[in-house]
Amino acid sequence: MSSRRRLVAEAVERLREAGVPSPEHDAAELLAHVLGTTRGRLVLVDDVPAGRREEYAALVARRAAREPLQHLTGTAAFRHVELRVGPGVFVPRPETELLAGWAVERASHLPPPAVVVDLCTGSGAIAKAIADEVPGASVHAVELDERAHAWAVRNLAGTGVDLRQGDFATAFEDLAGTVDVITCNPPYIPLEAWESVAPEARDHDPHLALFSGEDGLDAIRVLARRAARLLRPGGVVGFEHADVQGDSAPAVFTAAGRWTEVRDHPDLAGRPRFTTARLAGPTEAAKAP
Ligand SMILES: C[S@@+](CC[C@H](N)C(=O)[O-])C[C@H]1O[C@@H](n2cnc3c(N)ncnc32)[C@H](O)[C@@H]1O
Repeated sequence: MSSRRRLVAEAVERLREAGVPSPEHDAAELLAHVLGTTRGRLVLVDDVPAGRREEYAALVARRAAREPLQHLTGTAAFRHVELRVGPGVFVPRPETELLAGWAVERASHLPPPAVVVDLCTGSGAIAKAIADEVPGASVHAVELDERAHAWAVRNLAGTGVDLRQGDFATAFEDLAGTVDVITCNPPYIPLEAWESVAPEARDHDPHLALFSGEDGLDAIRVLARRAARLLRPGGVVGFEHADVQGDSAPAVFTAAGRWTEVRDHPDLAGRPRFTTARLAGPTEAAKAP
């Protein structure tokens, strides 16, 4: 057996014992990172140089201690873009690509420049993907946390995105009533669900990125108010929520009485994942319950 195959097999075993959810993928990804290649090209490697084996063993040990894979490689892929990530910023998740895709689709069908705002931008993942896929859009993003904002500065440099630091509850007053599309992946985990959160998130994602009050809906309630202020009549908002909030998250918008077309969307596993809604025009708002 080549040293590469043996090393990966040992790493898979170690990661599996540590409860890492995707041991084969992570063992291969870490070795590819150490060797400066891609997972797909690892088959071309027979022997791993001795100096690299130690480096690999150290990374596997950190992953077994449940450090996020993306903190170890320093990057996270998101749709067609790559983000630099590490301590202090939320690691973008694959399920959020669906929300970004919805916004891309909406913004692409508007006369340029579509005005898009990403609230709670974290690493800047959604904003960067939209700027990448809708080149004519005017994209704005805001993040409260200083460390996360610093990562977004790095990731959004050269993209043309208007990045600001601040609270989304009051951000972008200068755009009030003019925004076409709002995206938001807010903190939404109920405080009581603390123990069920995976160690990678609980111990390494900033808590400001995760938790939002007893029922996890505090930020979504703020979003319903802020989005109504920022959108033009007929503008749309899309936001992610927990899979257990498939009824309660849309209900926040339905209850506000200013929204039409309030719909929930599943992720690829069929779990409720994000809600979209349209700001009613004056006539529709008068009719809404
Ligand atoms: C779940 S993370 C999502 C990050 C990014 N949008 C993504 O999808 O990867 C939520 C983000 O919201 C930020 N945040 C929390 N409260 C905020 C507030 N009041 N104003 C602006 N950003 C806030 C957190 O710091 C965190 O970066």
